[in-house]
Amino acid sequence: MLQITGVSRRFGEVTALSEVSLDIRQGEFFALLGPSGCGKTTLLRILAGFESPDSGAVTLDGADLLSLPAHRRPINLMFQSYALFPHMTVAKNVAYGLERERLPRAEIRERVEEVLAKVGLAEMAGRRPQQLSGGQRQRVALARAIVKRPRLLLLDEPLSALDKKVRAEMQLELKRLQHEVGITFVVVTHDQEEAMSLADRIAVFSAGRVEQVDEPVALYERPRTPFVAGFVGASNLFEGAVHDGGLDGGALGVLPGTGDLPEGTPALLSVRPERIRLEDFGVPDEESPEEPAESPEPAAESPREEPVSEKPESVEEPETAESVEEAVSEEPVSEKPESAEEPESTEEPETAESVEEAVSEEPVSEKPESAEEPESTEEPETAESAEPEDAAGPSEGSGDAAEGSEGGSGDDPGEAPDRSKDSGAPEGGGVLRGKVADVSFYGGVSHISVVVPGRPAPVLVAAQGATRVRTGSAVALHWAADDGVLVPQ
Ligand SMILES: Nc1ncnc2c1ncn2[C@@H]1O[C@H](COP(=O)(O)OP(=O)(O)OP(=O)(O)O)[C@@H](O)[C@H]1O
Repeated sequence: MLQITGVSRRFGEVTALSEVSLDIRQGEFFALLGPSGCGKTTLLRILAGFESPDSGAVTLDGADLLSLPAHRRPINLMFQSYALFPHMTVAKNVAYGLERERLPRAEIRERVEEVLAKVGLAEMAGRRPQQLSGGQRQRVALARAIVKRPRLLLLDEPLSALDKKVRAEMQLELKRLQHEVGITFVVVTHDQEEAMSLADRIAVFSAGRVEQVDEPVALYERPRTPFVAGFVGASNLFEGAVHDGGLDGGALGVLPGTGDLPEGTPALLSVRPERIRLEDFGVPDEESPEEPAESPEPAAESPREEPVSEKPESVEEPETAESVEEAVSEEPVSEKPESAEEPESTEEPETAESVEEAVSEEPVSEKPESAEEPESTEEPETAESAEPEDAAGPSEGSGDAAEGSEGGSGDDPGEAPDRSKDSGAPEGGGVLRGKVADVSFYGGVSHISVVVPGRPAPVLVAAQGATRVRTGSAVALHWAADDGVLVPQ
């Protein structure tokens, strides 16, 4: 549907885009994901017609797009700042684009009603933006973007102004709406969780280049470049060379992994934290003479961390229904206009009742209002150290996936292993052994950092639920060959 072929763009010395080629399908929710400065906004601006590439081609439904001026492209762009007109009602904000096209009044009313119902704002038609929550304003912006029925909707960091709970709710909403209206969405984001939860496919950008295009799960489970392995989701990356189907990690020995790479190829081994099972040998020198090794429990193998199970806040407030017709009669307010949606009309806002008259309202954009709360930064809690040692038995029924060792690992769960006082590491099985440096618990997941001799960065282990592993514990780390992905360097 949208074909981008060999698009490049330089700004002086900076290469914003380098030979970018993408094929975006009809009805797809497609994400451009990458760190700040990797070129994703430049590509969006090229698609919207605000920027031209130095070279390359873009076609939409087979027709050249680059030769069309921005306003003639069947494309709409939704910014994160919403750019709503504060003195206009919700209905008028949504109607604005249609009024500029001078569509018949009845059709405008019908389409505005229809789209407000779709985004769940029928009851809010008569409100002004400042009387809405951040999530509701976001929906108005979305309604305004889709009411013109574009072939393609471009969304630039659409949810970044929302607080965490509303964002989670809006992610679902955006997905539902995209499915319902059937418009192809291209979203730009630097937030990999957002891209993973929204998109059908994701193009990961780095320094102006496309590193990999894939579905979220494939991107996560089979990264094809070191950048993708490091950028998408948390990962433990080990350097070395392919050996015997795994990775020769030098001092760390041969680490299990899979990949279709020839023996000796320089490679990274990527092992996701939740793929590692942790066998706990307890804190050495502790006053608990009889502390057996944790009995094995199969690790809960979830390819991704569970989302925080907080209930989305309800942002709706009950109010008396107002019709779209009523809603367009508005008192002007004397807010200072700002730039946003290229206002053409400079007439004074009026108090007219009709939709036609609403066209002459002076559009005033607003800064994103600060009703949204800043994103809450969750403090990781220290999960287990405060828990009494004897609170639960170490084995069955604990639900602690991290502490289970795989049945096939060869460790005898009933046998307390020796403890090395020097390293704190147990003897015996495990791919690697080390000592727990930190345990934190957030998002329903225990995050455990393990210092492994011979490796500068700690190995990260994630386990569903609260763990009983404590800082200072000697542990063995287990993973199977299928849990490690070899990535060529
Ligand atoms: N008009 C411009 N003039 C000069 N340099 C520019 C211009 N626009 C973009 N750049 C540079 O091009 C590179 C890519 O910018 P772009 O805005 O596309 O990145 P991005 O991935 O969208 O980043 P962000 O997430 O921070 O918006 C950056 O190094 C940026 O500084």
